[in-house]
Amino acid sequence: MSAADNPALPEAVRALAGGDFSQVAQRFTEAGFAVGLPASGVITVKAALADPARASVLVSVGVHGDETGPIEMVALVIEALSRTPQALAVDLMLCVGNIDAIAQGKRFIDADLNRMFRAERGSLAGTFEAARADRLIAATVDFFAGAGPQRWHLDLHTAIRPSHYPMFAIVPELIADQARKALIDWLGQAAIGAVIMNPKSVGTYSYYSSEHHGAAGTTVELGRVGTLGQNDLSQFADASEALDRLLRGQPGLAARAAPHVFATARQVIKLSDAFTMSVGRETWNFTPMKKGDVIATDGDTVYTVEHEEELVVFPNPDVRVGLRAGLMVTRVA
Ligand SMILES: O=C(O)CCC(=O)N[C@@H](CCC(=O)O)C(=O)O
Ligand SMILES: [Zn+2]
Repeated sequence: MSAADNPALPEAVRALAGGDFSQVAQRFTEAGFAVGLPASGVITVKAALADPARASVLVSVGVHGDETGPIEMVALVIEALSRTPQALAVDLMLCVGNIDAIAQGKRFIDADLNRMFRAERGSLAGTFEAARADRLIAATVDFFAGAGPQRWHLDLHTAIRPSHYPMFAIVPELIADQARKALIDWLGQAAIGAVIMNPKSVGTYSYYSSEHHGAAGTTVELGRVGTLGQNDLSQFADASEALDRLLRGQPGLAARAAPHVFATARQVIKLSDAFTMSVGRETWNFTPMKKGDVIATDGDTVYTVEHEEELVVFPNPDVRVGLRAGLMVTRVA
């Protein structure tokens, strides 16, 4: 049974998981907003009169179909907000990334959507998800066209494996200082324990928004993959509150702690089918490795730890050739 058909789910969750924004659209339209439905699973809600002082906030969920916690969290935030629609203080684009994969409870149908937000797609061109990426890119271009300088993109995910920091985020380095500070402050309010600064695109949605639309974009990992309707929503209390406040234009609550900051030492790219990793698939994110340790081998290429300590994030030898199979980070603060 697909998520959209599961009667046990709250109606708002069922609707969002299926990319159905009809009720939300109706409420904001009746309240006088300019509402658009530029693609299936995408809604934009803007002030009727364009206002460059208003922040533009893109929130995406379900870019990976089995990462369901943020779908539930966002569905409840938007449901509550749409019942008092005048409280929306930003121009909003809400995007349910891979509706078909959500329906099947899978990360993707054919290939990883979150590697297709770049012109050069290589072997990913022509896959099922490539067409979806094109639609999301077109909707994103339209959303940010003419937007004021305050631009955000929160791409909400969950991690496959356990993590020494259960909530963490990846932040493109190219975001301008002031916007990056505001973003990292917000991540702290959302109880995100660690931030990884990323110098280079691997084709992700949030990097794309940052690079091409000047958004303060981030991929946020909120816990672990799970079944829709079975997530422990209490773990998202701070993230949910921080999102709600952002959308209502309210100042954030003080962060319990600033996120720890990590730099990217290296993206480990799978070069061939000969790729093997020396860390197991169940290795926790942020597991430390020491200088000289072998991370992976790929034919003649040997990836070794070069700093005194590097921590491994997202180790996954099962990705397609050409894609990132892991991220090595070093502790900064
Ligand atoms: O847990 C994993 O191995 C993957 C979780 C996930 O989907 N992470 C994102 C991070 C995107 C980024 O680097 O900004 C991804 O791999 O797409
Ligand atoms: Zn993901």
